[in-house]
Amino acid sequence: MIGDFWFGVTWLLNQVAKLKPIKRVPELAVLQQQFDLPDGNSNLPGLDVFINTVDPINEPMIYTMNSILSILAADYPVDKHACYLSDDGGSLIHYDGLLETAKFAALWVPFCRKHSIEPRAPESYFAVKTRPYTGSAPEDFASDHRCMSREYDEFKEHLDALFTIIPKRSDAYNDAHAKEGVKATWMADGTEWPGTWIDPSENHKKGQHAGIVRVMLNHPSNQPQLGLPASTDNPLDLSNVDMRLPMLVYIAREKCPSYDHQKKAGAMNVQLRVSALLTNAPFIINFDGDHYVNNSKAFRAGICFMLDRRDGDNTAFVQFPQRFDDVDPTDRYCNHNRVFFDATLLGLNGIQGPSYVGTGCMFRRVALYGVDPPRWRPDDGNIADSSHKFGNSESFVNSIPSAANQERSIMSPPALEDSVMVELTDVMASAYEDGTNWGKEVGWVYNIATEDVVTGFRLHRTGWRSMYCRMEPDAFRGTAPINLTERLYQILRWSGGPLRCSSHTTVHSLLAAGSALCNELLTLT
Ligand SMILES: O=c1ccn([C@@H]2O[C@H](COP(=O)(O)OP(=O)(O)O[C@H]3O[C@H](CO)[C@@H](O)[C@H](O)[C@H]3O)[C@@H](O)[C@H]2O)c(=O)[nH]1
Ligand SMILES: [Mn+2]
Repeated sequence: MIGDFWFGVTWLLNQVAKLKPIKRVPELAVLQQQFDLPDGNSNLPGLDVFINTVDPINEPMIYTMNSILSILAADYPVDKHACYLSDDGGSLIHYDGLLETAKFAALWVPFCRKHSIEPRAPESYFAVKTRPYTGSAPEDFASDHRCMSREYDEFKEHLDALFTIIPKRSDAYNDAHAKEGVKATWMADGTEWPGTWIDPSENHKKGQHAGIVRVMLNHPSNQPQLGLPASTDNPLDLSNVDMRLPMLVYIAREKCPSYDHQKKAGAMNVQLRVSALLTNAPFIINFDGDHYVNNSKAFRAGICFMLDRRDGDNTAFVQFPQRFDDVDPTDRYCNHNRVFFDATLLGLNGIQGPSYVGTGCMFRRVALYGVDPPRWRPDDGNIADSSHKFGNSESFVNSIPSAANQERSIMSPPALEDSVMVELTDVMASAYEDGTNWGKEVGWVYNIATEDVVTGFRLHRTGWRSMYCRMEPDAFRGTAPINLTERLYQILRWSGGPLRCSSHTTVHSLLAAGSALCNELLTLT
């Protein structure tokens, strides 16, 4: 009885939410006209891209690295966007994998630019055999394509090889530096890896290791750097192509057994602080490790809504629909969630905006800091006494006013001197959030299975709105659970969350919670 009644109520709420669907289309041509300069530079605001992973086997590393390649190759000013990989496993495989990816990106990204490649995740690009050519050098395309396909195969082999190279390398170093009973994992430069070791030992195991931050690709200069003509060493003619790559950073936050690390929400809050000290872009977009950029213009689309003169200033986040590859044609387990993404979220777009659903969502940085809408003024006095709120990093607190100023171009990151490294380590520490508002009023919300939805509700409750951005071709794509057990477990987790978040809700949010649950139930029936 109670179940039927609740089902009825949520069904009703779900219908109400759909009464006023509003479709918004990003005006990419207008954005380009207003922000891109004739000399090739651009006035677009900075964008920090966060991507998360935990385990290179459960979440195959090749997906994560494809995603990173698609982010590095996105059509956004290269000195205005930076990519932060959070590796919650703290494993050397991911670190070395990222080094390989940075190397491969030096060829892949210029190739994408030269031939206007779509999508810019190589695995998905090479999976499609034929498509119309839209680049500007058709005469070179066939040979460049062949060459990149070979290079990509080699890159994949290099990634696979890491699973054997790292243990072998470590054995060799361990034999040379025998320490009683301890088998360390060694980096290529002959130093011990500070993260987790293959043979777990004190301070080097899952849930207990130091914080690591490494800049893999430095922030590029603001002047284009053209490549070289083809030669024996350079198989591709890149003499008319800008070779610069965006900044790329590896992060493994500190782990201590006495702390609850709050999974993805905790990882993203660390990314939020580390990026504040490095690039401090006013906008942020986040991805799960298995989601990639499918449309290279997607970042511009999100920014277009954020800068919109009518409602942009009040917009805390722009949510893109989740789309999936590899789902069987009949979509047996309802992985596409069509009703939710193409009806409910579109409907909410006509009220206060869609819910935040965890990945493929662009945020205004200051909204995550708990600042109220509409536009917050940098001279606001309440930042002064904020160590209880934001923690005791002075550099972090000082970064807040400039993050509010979206017109400011991205700052050049500080030179990575020892003092900066100390501060970065400090904001990655498990103890940093003790007694602060992180996970409550600041950053992504903690202590709930569906941290994403609740974080969105918290922003809505304080008056911010959100926007829904659907575009063709799909902005982002990911992988979906393809067996029933995994899918049912995911549904259980997702529908449990909305029931437990009443303290974060407004009427609108209740509608969203109800409709989310109802949608999950409808999925099952
Ligand atoms: O300790 C952790 C655990 C997870 N993750 C990352 O979080 C993401 C999502 O986790 P996953 O287990 O793949 O959950 P899914 O059910 O696939 O994800 C959906 O549901 C989650 C909420 O339940 C949201 O957070 C996700 O964004 C949404 O895509 C992945 O990138 C993980 O690498 C971490 O960074 N640290
Ligand atoms: Mn996932």
